[in-house]
Amino acid sequence: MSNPVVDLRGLTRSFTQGGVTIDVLRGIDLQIMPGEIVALLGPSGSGKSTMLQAVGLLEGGFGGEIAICGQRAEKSNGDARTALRRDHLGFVYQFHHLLPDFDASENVILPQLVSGVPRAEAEERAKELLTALGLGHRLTHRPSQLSGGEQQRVAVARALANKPELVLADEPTGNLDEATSDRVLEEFLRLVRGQGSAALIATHNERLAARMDRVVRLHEGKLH
Ligand SMILES: Nc1ncnc2c1ncn2[C@@H]1O[C@H](COP(=O)(O)OP(=O)(O)OP(=O)(O)O)[C@@H](O)[C@H]1O
Repeated sequence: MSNPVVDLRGLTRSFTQGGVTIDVLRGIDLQIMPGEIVALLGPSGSGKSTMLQAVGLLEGGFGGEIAICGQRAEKSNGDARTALRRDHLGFVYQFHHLLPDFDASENVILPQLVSGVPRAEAEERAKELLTALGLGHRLTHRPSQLSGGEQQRVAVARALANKPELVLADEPTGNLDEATSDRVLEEFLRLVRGQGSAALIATHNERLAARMDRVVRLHEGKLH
């Protein structure tokens, strides 16, 4: 049987601010299998972003164990974490974080070049993804020349460009109006499923969460 793409055991995280310590994550266990799409629900401030930062190996300070595709990450050094991120993970944030000086296509090509994909292949993949997301006519537009929904579609294409085993998304459509949000999320889920990636998607939206394979809820530092 294959390894889970994410295996969290007893994950904890506390923050101390002005002498007061809050235990945001109090022992999280979660396994996500290849191809599984999991919604992470929880009220504002419950720790969804904190948990995604742990899984995304973006920050330290966590207790417990984090394994990504069978490799223990919490004790590895910065280079090993960077390699794990590059080889296995894709990210979509609430705000797109696209590179402003590069056009849509280049924003999707660059992470592939970093991963060693030949340029011609990377260009082809960028065009294919952006076209699938309805942006075939916006390939050479820069982020500032795109609407919010279009920018977020480029961010989706960028996250999927390297066909990561796991896509992490923090309120991926949180800053879009409802109709656009639904449409972008639907396209996102279709592409994730189509390429067989697993995903962990933080959202407030119960209706959208219901369309994923499994829903987990974060409440008072524990998953339910
Ligand atoms: N760097 C930090 N220093 C101190 N406290 C922090 C830090 N990061 C997060 N917190 C606290 O941890 C708690 C969880 O924050 P987090 O952003 O993970 O919640 P969330 O569930 O993603 O919320 P939202 O849905 O509003 O984005 C909050 O109470 C927040 O104030």
